[in-house]
Amino acid sequence: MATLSDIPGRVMLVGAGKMGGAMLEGWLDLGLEPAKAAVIDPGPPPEVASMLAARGVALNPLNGGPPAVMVLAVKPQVAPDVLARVAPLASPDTLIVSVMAGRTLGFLEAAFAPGQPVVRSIPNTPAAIGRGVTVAVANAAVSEGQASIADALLRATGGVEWVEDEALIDVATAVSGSGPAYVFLLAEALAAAGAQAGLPPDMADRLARATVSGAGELMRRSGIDPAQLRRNVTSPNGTTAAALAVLMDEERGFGPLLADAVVAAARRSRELAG
Ligand SMILES: NC(=O)C1=CN([C@@H]2O[C@H](COP(=O)(O)OP(=O)(O)OC[C@H]3O[C@@H](n4cnc5c(N)ncnc54)[C@H](O)[C@@H]3O)[C@@H](O)[C@H]2O)C=CC1
Ligand SMILES: O=C(O)[C@@H]1CCC=N1
Repeated sequence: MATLSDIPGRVMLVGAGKMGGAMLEGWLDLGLEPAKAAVIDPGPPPEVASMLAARGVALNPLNGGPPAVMVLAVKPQVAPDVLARVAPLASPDTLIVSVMAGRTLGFLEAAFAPGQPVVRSIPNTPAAIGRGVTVAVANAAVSEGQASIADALLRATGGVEWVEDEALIDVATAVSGSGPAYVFLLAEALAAAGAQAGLPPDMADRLARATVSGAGELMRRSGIDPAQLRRNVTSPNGTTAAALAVLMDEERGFGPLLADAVVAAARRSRELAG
């Protein structure tokens, strides 16, 4: 298994926003030498720009030769324009790792040299605290060593799952890529419901935040199945059972609602393919 110090050259990050910035911070924390990192971004967020300056990572360097790895973390909508600009910076051996939603291996391959090794992946924002999860697929040109390097880079921000069927990436995008937003919405909606039912709004916010984060941490640390953790809260004919009768309604509950949400997000991922 490769480590970041096995990377035979520079890692060039194209797009150092929320996702790219979090990944870069993970790599540096795990020992990637700042001199082996470079960022291409015409306007990184101020906190990322300060981090680059503090850590000594080159921003928009004019030279340095082709990188060993180029990580693409710009918005999928600007990808055609950005790839036309950065593709000439890669050599045919440069490993391309995309985290862009929707953009397919075929789209990425068409922007680079024939036979270019390309990995398409989908991380999520808990990457910022090293607790992300990424799902990735490699094209046929990716060697075992390069897959291992891509794995090390993606694993710097949390877990990694590799798939062989690229279609699964659209579904994973809808589950884990976008998923944190669903959980944050749950916290928002729970707080709003608490305030509506009479709690002071600031207390409702605190309770909802503590409940969602505490439940997530309990699930992680205990390793217990979420259905069992749910049963552990639910006394027969008690308060939770009364709420779950609403939330587990077969037509209007969380189940069908989330199924619709995942279908909508996966469809959007396929549309973003270009
Ligand atoms: N935010 C999320 O939860 C997730 C995002 N992604 C993917 O990550 C990618 C980036 O998303 P975010 O980080 O959220 O967006 P963002 O807007 O925070 O970051 C995008 C960055 O690209 C830079 N940029 C714009 N034009 C550029 C150019 N010509 N050359 C180089 N850099 C350029 C921007 O200045 C910005 O810093 C997207 O493709 C998205 O689909 C994937 C999984 C989760
Ligand atoms: O909303 C989006 O398109 C990106 C991809 C997954 C999470 N955020």
